[in-house]
Amino acid sequence: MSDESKPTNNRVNVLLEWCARNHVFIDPHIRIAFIEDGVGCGTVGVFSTEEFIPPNYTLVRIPKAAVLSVRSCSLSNYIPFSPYGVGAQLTLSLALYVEILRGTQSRWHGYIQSLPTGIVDLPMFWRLDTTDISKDGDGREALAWLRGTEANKVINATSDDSLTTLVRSIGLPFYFRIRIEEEINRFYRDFAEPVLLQHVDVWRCSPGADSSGIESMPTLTGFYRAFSLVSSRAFLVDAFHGLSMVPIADAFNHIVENHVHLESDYNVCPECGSLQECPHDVEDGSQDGGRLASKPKENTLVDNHDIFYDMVSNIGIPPDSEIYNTYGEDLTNAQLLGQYGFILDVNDYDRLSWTSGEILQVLMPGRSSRPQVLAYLTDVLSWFARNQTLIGQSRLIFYKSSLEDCFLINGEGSLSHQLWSLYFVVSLYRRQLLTTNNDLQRMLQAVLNYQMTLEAGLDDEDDNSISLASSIRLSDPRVRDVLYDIGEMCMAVCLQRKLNSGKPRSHALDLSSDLPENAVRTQLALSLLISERSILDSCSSAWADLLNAVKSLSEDG
Ligand SMILES: C[S@@+](CC[C@H](N)C(=O)[O-])C[C@H]1O[C@@H](n2cnc3c(N)ncnc32)[C@H](O)[C@@H]1O
Repeated sequence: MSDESKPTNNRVNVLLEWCARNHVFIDPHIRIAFIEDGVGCGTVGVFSTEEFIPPNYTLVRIPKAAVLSVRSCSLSNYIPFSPYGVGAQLTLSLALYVEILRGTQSRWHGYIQSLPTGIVDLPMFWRLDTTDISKDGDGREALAWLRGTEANKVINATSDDSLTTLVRSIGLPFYFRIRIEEEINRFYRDFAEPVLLQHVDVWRCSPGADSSGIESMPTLTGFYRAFSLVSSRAFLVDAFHGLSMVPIADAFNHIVENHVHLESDYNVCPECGSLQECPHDVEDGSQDGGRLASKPKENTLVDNHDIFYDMVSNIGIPPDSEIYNTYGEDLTNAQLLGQYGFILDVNDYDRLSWTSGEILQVLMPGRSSRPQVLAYLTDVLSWFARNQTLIGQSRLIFYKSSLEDCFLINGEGSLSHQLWSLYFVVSLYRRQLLTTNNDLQRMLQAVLNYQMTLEAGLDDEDDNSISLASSIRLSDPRVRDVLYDIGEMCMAVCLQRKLNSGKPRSHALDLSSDLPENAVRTQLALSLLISERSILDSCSSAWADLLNAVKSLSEDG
């Protein structure tokens, strides 16, 4: 079989032909290629050719008219616009699905033919018998290993508020806290399928038309495929098209340190997509979020952002290498698995998270004291915001600037300052040291200073600093007690997390020793679990070292 006739290469060829017909410009410095994976599936990626590509270089230029969105699809008059979140994913899935059903009649036929042919293997579909039977129960096994992990939280996340507006606009009741696959089923059954059946004329092929690639009737499984493609490939491009399928931009694979990004001006008219003044502009500017002020006046020279979306290099790209985009700035492996179905071998953004409720459940099972603890926590966090430099050198704590609760351990096993602070407040509460705000701040500063001195000592190989620490005259022995509490609480929470993740009673097993062959989902789940456990272990052992130092100092003195 010649290379050209392989079905895999056809996937790329058909896409390139479609691009040429639809005026998608692909710079000759790059090539789209099929990457064999050795097990027959393979994947598409983008590569540089033999020349170096400088930064700020436009590699792909996609006409806005070529993107597939709720606004541009064949059912645009019947699908409501939903700006973001799951609402946008569901509506775009319907837009894509009608084009899939239209087969050769669709403007996007060549593009659609180049997409993966089955449901992209996302964990949200692992619970479905239809996908799991063909994989010998691999999905059920994988989900059992994911119990208690970050990925489990992502997979079981419930409805976001983007759905409130959407379901109201299409006349469905709003249910709180239903899982994504239930939301997909409900949207399909109550909205997507009825709309498709009311507009059969839009997608049924005309007699005598080439029927290749045309589905006869809409099905829930077909809609799952559309949803999985949207989840793993769509881009939020601007206020008019919203979440969209963007040909070629979606051929780039993901990496943390990306080479390219998509450039688009989000601030266009939400009614007609114009970047220039248009009849929908509101003169007083109060209802358009200031868009009018940023729009070019009529007849001024408008840059290409009115017509194209561009993929542009942000760094120099060496010849003959794969060119990567990034799907999000700090995506963890759990998030990548949930939305895109893959994980990175090493991901510096991995982190473990808790809610304050989960932490307090372990440390203070009685609920009555929690409001008081949380009120003191607020005071501690506002002190931290003013004194963050105090933990600049710490290996055990990092400062996480955020307005939201961030009770985290990062990939290096360090605690977010919020998590450390929660342990600190619980210790003070247990020891009945929570009195005035001044006492709280004095104690906070003293405990942190003591911890930083000990950490510096532990970092110093010749141990001089440990003796330096011993020379610190702790005028208040409670400082040492509180630091000891913090370490013990941290280790208890880590242990509890280990016990409650993965299959029951598996916490002491060496999971890396026999990763199952051919069970791809289980392999992914075990890899995630192993890396979570190693984060917990490195956090616990760093605190154990610190507590040993505290103990030996207190024995000495
Ligand atoms: C936007 S598409 C990228 C193009 C895709 N490779 C294709 O064959 O069409 C996203 C999908 O590519 C794959 N992918 C992207 N980056 C990856 C990576 N770093 N490692 C493994 N798979 C990746 C995943 O299957 C993901 O769902």
